Amino acid sequence: MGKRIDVQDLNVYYSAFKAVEDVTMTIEPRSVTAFIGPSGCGKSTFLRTLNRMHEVTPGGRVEGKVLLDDTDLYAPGVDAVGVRRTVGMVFQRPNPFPTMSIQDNVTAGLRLNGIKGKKVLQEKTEQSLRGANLWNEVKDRLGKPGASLSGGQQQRLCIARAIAVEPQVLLMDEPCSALDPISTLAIEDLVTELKDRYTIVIVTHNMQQASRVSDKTAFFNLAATGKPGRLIEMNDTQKIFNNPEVSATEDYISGRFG
Ligand SMILES: Nc1ncnc2c1ncn2[C@@H]1O[C@H](COP(=O)(O)OP(=O)(O)OP(=O)(O)O)[C@@H](O)[C@H]1O
Repeated sequence: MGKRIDVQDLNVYYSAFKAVEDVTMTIEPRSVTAFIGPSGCGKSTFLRTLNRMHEVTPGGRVEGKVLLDDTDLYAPGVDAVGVRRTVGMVFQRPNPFPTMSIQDNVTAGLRLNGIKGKKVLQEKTEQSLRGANLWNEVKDRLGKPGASLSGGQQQRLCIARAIAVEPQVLLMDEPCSALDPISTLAIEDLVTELKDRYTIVIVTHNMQQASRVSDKTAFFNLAATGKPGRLIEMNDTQKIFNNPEVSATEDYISGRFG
Protein backbone atom coordinates (compact mmCIF):
# COMPACT_ATOMS: atom_id res chain seq x y z
CA MET A 1 0.00 0.00 0.00
CA GLY A 2 0.98 3.62 -0.41
CA LYS A 3 1.83 4.88 -3.86
CA ARG A 4 4.39 7.34 -5.13
CA ILE A 5 3.17 10.64 -6.58
CA ASP A 6 5.07 12.38 -9.36
CA VAL A 7 3.88 15.82 -10.33
CA GLN A 8 5.26 17.22 -13.57
CA ASP A 9 4.98 20.85 -14.70
CA LEU A 10 1.57 21.36 -13.15
CA ASN A 11 -0.34 24.61 -13.67
CA VAL A 12 -3.66 24.98 -11.88
CA TYR A 13 -6.41 27.36 -12.92
CA TYR A 14 -9.72 28.75 -11.74
CA SER A 15 -11.10 29.75 -15.15
CA ALA A 16 -8.56 32.29 -16.49
CA PHE A 17 -6.81 32.78 -13.13
CA LYS A 18 -3.65 30.76 -12.73
CA ALA A 19 -3.57 29.91 -9.02
CA VAL A 20 -0.53 27.63 -9.02
CA GLU A 21 2.34 27.64 -11.51
CA ASP A 22 4.79 25.09 -12.73
CA VAL A 23 4.99 22.62 -9.86
CA THR A 24 7.21 19.59 -10.23
CA MET A 25 7.69 17.35 -7.22
CA THR A 26 7.95 13.74 -6.11
CA ILE A 27 6.18 12.42 -3.04
CA GLU A 28 7.63 9.16 -1.83
CA PRO A 29 5.36 6.25 -0.90
CA ARG A 30 4.65 5.68 2.78
CA SER A 31 5.98 9.04 3.86
CA VAL A 32 4.45 12.22 5.25
CA THR A 33 4.88 15.39 3.21
CA ALA A 34 3.84 18.76 4.65
CA PHE A 35 2.80 21.70 2.46
CA ILE A 36 3.48 25.03 4.12
CA GLY A 37 3.31 28.64 2.94
CA PRO A 38 1.41 31.89 3.40
CA SER A 39 -2.32 32.17 2.92
CA GLY A 40 -3.39 32.19 -0.71
CA CYS A 41 -0.22 30.60 -2.13
CA GLY A 42 -2.24 27.67 -3.45
CA LYS A 43 -1.52 24.83 -1.01
CA SER A 44 -5.13 23.64 -0.83
CA THR A 45 -5.71 24.17 -4.52
CA PHE A 46 -2.64 22.14 -5.38
CA LEU A 47 -3.55 19.45 -2.84
CA ARG A 48 -6.95 19.03 -4.50
CA THR A 49 -5.31 18.40 -7.87
CA LEU A 50 -3.77 15.23 -6.41
CA ASN A 51 -7.15 13.48 -6.34
CA ARG A 52 -8.95 15.43 -9.06
CA MET A 53 -11.13 17.28 -6.56
CA HIS A 54 -10.04 20.60 -8.04
CA GLU A 55 -12.07 20.05 -11.20
CA VAL A 56 -15.25 19.82 -9.12
CA THR A 57 -15.01 23.62 -8.74
CA PRO A 58 -16.54 25.34 -11.78
CA GLY A 59 -13.72 26.59 -14.02
CA GLY A 60 -11.20 24.38 -12.21
CA ARG A 61 -8.66 22.81 -14.55
CA VAL A 62 -5.02 21.77 -14.72
CA GLU A 63 -2.20 21.50 -17.24
CA GLY A 64 0.60 19.02 -16.67
CA LYS A 65 0.78 15.57 -15.18
CA VAL A 66 0.10 13.89 -11.85
CA LEU A 67 1.37 10.32 -11.85
CA LEU A 68 0.31 7.83 -9.20
CA ASP A 69 3.02 5.23 -9.60
CA ASP A 70 2.76 4.94 -13.39
CA THR A 71 -0.81 6.10 -13.92
CA ASP A 72 -1.41 9.66 -15.10
CA LEU A 73 -4.50 10.75 -13.15
CA TYR A 74 -5.39 13.21 -15.89
CA ALA A 75 -4.99 10.87 -18.86
CA PRO A 76 -8.09 10.47 -21.04
CA GLY A 77 -10.33 7.67 -19.82
CA VAL A 78 -9.18 7.79 -16.18
CA ASP A 79 -12.24 7.75 -13.90
CA ALA A 80 -12.13 10.67 -11.47
CA VAL A 81 -14.37 8.86 -8.96
CA GLY A 82 -11.97 5.91 -8.95
CA VAL A 83 -9.07 8.33 -8.42
CA ARG A 84 -10.80 9.80 -5.36
CA ARG A 85 -11.27 6.30 -3.97
CA THR A 86 -7.54 5.63 -4.32
CA VAL A 87 -6.54 9.06 -3.07
CA GLY A 88 -8.69 9.83 -0.03
CA MET A 89 -9.15 13.22 1.58
CA VAL A 90 -9.71 14.62 5.06
CA PHE A 91 -10.85 18.22 5.35
CA GLN A 92 -10.24 21.15 7.68
CA ARG A 93 -13.56 20.88 9.51
CA PRO A 94 -14.60 17.40 10.58
CA ASN A 95 -17.51 16.59 8.28
CA PRO A 96 -19.13 13.33 9.36
CA PHE A 97 -22.68 12.80 8.13
CA PRO A 98 -24.25 14.23 11.30
CA THR A 99 -27.39 12.12 11.64
CA MET A 100 -25.87 8.92 10.30
CA SER A 101 -24.64 6.45 12.90
CA ILE A 102 -20.95 6.12 13.66
CA GLN A 103 -20.86 2.73 11.96
CA ASP A 104 -22.73 3.96 8.89
CA ASN A 105 -20.35 6.91 8.63
CA VAL A 106 -17.40 4.55 8.51
CA THR A 107 -18.99 2.27 5.93
CA ALA A 108 -20.60 4.97 3.76
CA GLY A 109 -18.01 4.65 0.99
CA LEU A 110 -18.08 0.85 1.08
CA ARG A 111 -21.86 0.81 0.79
CA LEU A 112 -21.66 3.25 -2.13
CA ASN A 113 -19.30 0.75 -3.74
CA GLY A 114 -21.99 -1.91 -3.41
CA ILE A 115 -20.68 -3.81 -0.39
CA LYS A 116 -23.71 -4.99 1.58
CA GLY A 117 -22.74 -7.97 3.77
CA LYS A 118 -23.47 -7.17 7.42
CA LYS A 119 -20.50 -9.13 8.71
CA VAL A 120 -18.06 -7.56 6.25
CA LEU A 121 -19.32 -4.09 7.12
CA GLN A 122 -18.98 -4.79 10.84
CA GLU A 123 -15.44 -6.07 10.38
CA LYS A 124 -14.52 -3.08 8.26
CA THR A 125 -16.00 -0.74 10.85
CA GLU A 126 -13.87 -2.19 13.62
CA GLN A 127 -10.73 -2.35 11.50
CA SER A 128 -11.08 1.25 10.27
CA LEU A 129 -11.96 2.64 13.70
CA ARG A 130 -8.99 0.82 15.19
CA GLY A 131 -6.85 2.21 12.37
CA ALA A 132 -8.03 5.70 13.29
CA ASN A 133 -7.42 5.14 17.03
CA LEU A 134 -11.10 5.63 17.79
CA TRP A 135 -12.38 2.10 18.38
CA ASN A 136 -12.02 2.02 22.15
CA GLU A 137 -13.87 5.30 22.55
CA VAL A 138 -16.86 4.38 20.40
CA LYS A 139 -17.16 0.60 20.35
CA ASP A 140 -20.14 0.67 22.74
CA ARG A 141 -22.07 3.29 20.80
CA LEU A 142 -21.64 2.50 17.13
CA GLY A 143 -25.34 3.19 16.52
CA LYS A 144 -25.14 6.76 17.87
CA PRO A 145 -25.02 9.64 15.39
CA GLY A 146 -21.70 10.97 14.09
CA ALA A 147 -22.57 14.39 15.51
CA SER A 148 -22.59 12.96 19.06
CA LEU A 149 -18.78 12.83 19.06
CA SER A 150 -16.33 15.56 20.08
CA GLY A 151 -14.57 17.53 17.34
CA GLY A 152 -11.38 15.48 17.67
CA GLN A 153 -13.35 12.23 17.64
CA GLN A 154 -15.30 13.42 14.60
CA GLN A 155 -12.05 14.10 12.76
CA ARG A 156 -10.80 10.60 13.60
CA LEU A 157 -14.17 9.27 12.41
CA CYS A 158 -13.57 11.07 9.11
CA ILE A 159 -10.13 9.47 8.92
CA ALA A 160 -11.74 6.07 9.63
CA ARG A 161 -14.25 6.76 6.84
CA ALA A 162 -11.40 7.70 4.50
CA ILE A 163 -9.32 4.59 5.23
CA ALA A 164 -12.30 2.19 5.15
CA VAL A 165 -12.21 2.17 1.35
CA GLU A 166 -8.50 1.27 1.46
CA PRO A 167 -6.96 4.23 -0.32
CA GLN A 168 -3.29 4.38 -1.28
CA VAL A 169 -2.86 8.04 -0.45
CA LEU A 170 -4.40 10.29 2.20
CA LEU A 171 -4.61 14.03 1.59
CA MET A 172 -5.22 16.12 4.70
CA ASP A 173 -6.11 19.79 4.38
CA GLU A 174 -5.34 21.44 7.73
CA PRO A 175 -6.95 18.52 9.57
CA CYS A 176 -6.22 19.95 13.02
CA SER A 177 -7.13 23.60 12.55
CA ALA A 178 -10.53 23.15 14.23
CA LEU A 179 -9.18 20.98 17.05
CA ASP A 180 -7.86 21.57 20.56
CA PRO A 181 -4.20 20.75 21.36
CA ILE A 182 -4.94 17.28 22.82
CA SER A 183 -7.01 16.22 19.81
CA THR A 184 -4.33 17.71 17.56
CA LEU A 185 -1.68 15.51 19.16
CA ALA A 186 -3.96 12.48 18.76
CA ILE A 187 -4.27 13.19 15.03
CA GLU A 188 -0.51 13.77 14.73
CA ASP A 189 0.21 10.43 16.43
CA LEU A 190 -2.26 8.81 14.08
CA VAL A 191 -0.61 10.35 11.02
CA THR A 192 2.73 8.92 12.16
CA GLU A 193 1.15 5.46 12.53
CA LEU A 194 -0.70 5.63 9.22
CA LYS A 195 2.39 6.39 7.19
CA ASP A 196 3.44 2.74 7.48
CA ARG A 197 0.60 2.01 5.06
CA TYR A 198 -0.31 5.19 3.26
CA THR A 199 1.35 8.04 1.45
CA ILE A 200 0.25 11.12 3.36
CA VAL A 201 0.20 14.77 2.34
CA ILE A 202 -0.80 17.34 4.93
CA VAL A 203 -1.38 21.07 4.52
CA THR A 204 -0.64 22.92 7.72
CA HIS A 205 -0.12 26.46 9.01
CA ASN A 206 1.45 25.05 12.14
CA MET A 207 5.23 24.93 11.78
CA GLN A 208 5.65 22.73 14.85
CA GLN A 209 3.17 20.31 13.39
CA ALA A 210 5.02 20.17 10.08
CA SER A 211 8.30 19.51 11.87
CA ARG A 212 6.74 16.91 14.18
CA VAL A 213 4.89 14.80 11.65
CA SER A 214 6.49 15.16 8.24
CA ASP A 215 9.48 13.57 6.54
CA LYS A 216 9.53 16.11 3.72
CA THR A 217 8.32 19.69 3.63
CA ALA A 218 7.34 21.71 0.58
CA PHE A 219 7.30 25.49 0.92
CA PHE A 220 5.00 27.39 -1.46
CA ASN A 221 4.96 31.14 -1.93
CA LEU A 222 3.57 33.77 -4.26
CA ALA A 223 5.33 36.82 -5.61
CA ALA A 224 2.33 39.12 -4.99
CA THR A 225 -1.42 38.99 -4.53
CA GLY A 226 -3.03 37.90 -7.77
CA LYS A 227 0.13 36.11 -8.94
CA PRO A 228 0.25 32.31 -9.02
CA GLY A 229 1.69 30.33 -6.14
CA ARG A 230 4.90 28.40 -6.79
CA LEU A 231 6.83 25.66 -5.11
CA ILE A 232 9.88 27.40 -3.72
CA GLU A 233 11.71 24.61 -1.95
CA MET A 234 11.08 21.00 -1.02
CA ASN A 235 13.45 18.93 1.04
CA ASP A 236 13.81 16.79 4.16
CA THR A 237 11.84 18.47 6.91
CA GLN A 238 14.93 18.73 9.13
CA LYS A 239 16.79 20.51 6.35
CA ILE A 240 13.91 22.91 5.62
CA PHE A 241 13.60 23.87 9.27
CA ASN A 242 17.29 23.95 10.17
CA ASN A 243 19.10 25.00 7.05
CA PRO A 244 16.82 25.94 4.13
CA GLU A 245 18.44 26.79 0.83
CA VAL A 246 16.19 29.70 -0.12
CA SER A 247 16.04 32.85 2.00
CA ALA A 248 12.24 33.17 1.52
CA THR A 249 11.82 29.76 3.18
CA GLU A 250 13.90 30.85 6.13
CA ASP A 251 11.94 34.12 6.42
CA TYR A 252 8.67 32.20 6.45
CA ILE A 253 9.58 29.50 8.94
CA SER A 254 11.20 32.00 11.27
CA GLY A 255 8.03 34.08 11.21
CA ARG A 256 9.44 37.06 9.36
CA PHE A 257 6.45 37.02 6.99
CA GLY A 258 3.31 35.07 6.17
N1 LIG B 1 -13.15 28.54 -5.84
C1 LIG B 1 -12.22 29.45 -6.20
N2 LIG B 1 -12.42 30.26 -7.27
C2 LIG B 1 -11.50 31.16 -7.66
N3 LIG B 1 -10.31 31.36 -7.02
C3 LIG B 1 -10.06 30.58 -5.95
C4 LIG B 1 -11.00 29.59 -5.47
N4 LIG B 1 -10.46 28.99 -4.39
C5 LIG B 1 -9.25 29.57 -4.19
N5 LIG B 1 -9.02 30.52 -5.13
C6 LIG B 1 -7.81 31.36 -5.24
O1 LIG B 1 -6.69 30.52 -5.51
C7 LIG B 1 -5.55 31.00 -4.80
C8 LIG B 1 -5.02 29.89 -3.92
O2 LIG B 1 -5.97 29.61 -2.89
P1 LIG B 1 -5.78 28.40 -1.85
O3 LIG B 1 -6.99 28.32 -1.00
O4 LIG B 1 -5.36 27.20 -2.60
O5 LIG B 1 -4.52 28.91 -1.01
P2 LIG B 1 -3.94 28.34 0.36
O6 LIG B 1 -2.47 28.45 0.25
O7 LIG B 1 -4.49 26.98 0.61
O8 LIG B 1 -4.52 29.38 1.40
P3 LIG B 1 -4.89 29.21 2.96
O9 LIG B 1 -3.60 28.90 3.63
O10 LIG B 1 -5.42 30.56 3.32
O11 LIG B 1 -5.90 28.09 3.07
C9 LIG B 1 -6.00 32.23 -4.02
O12 LIG B 1 -5.67 33.38 -4.79
C10 LIG B 1 -7.50 32.06 -3.93
O13 LIG B 1 -8.15 33.32 -3.84
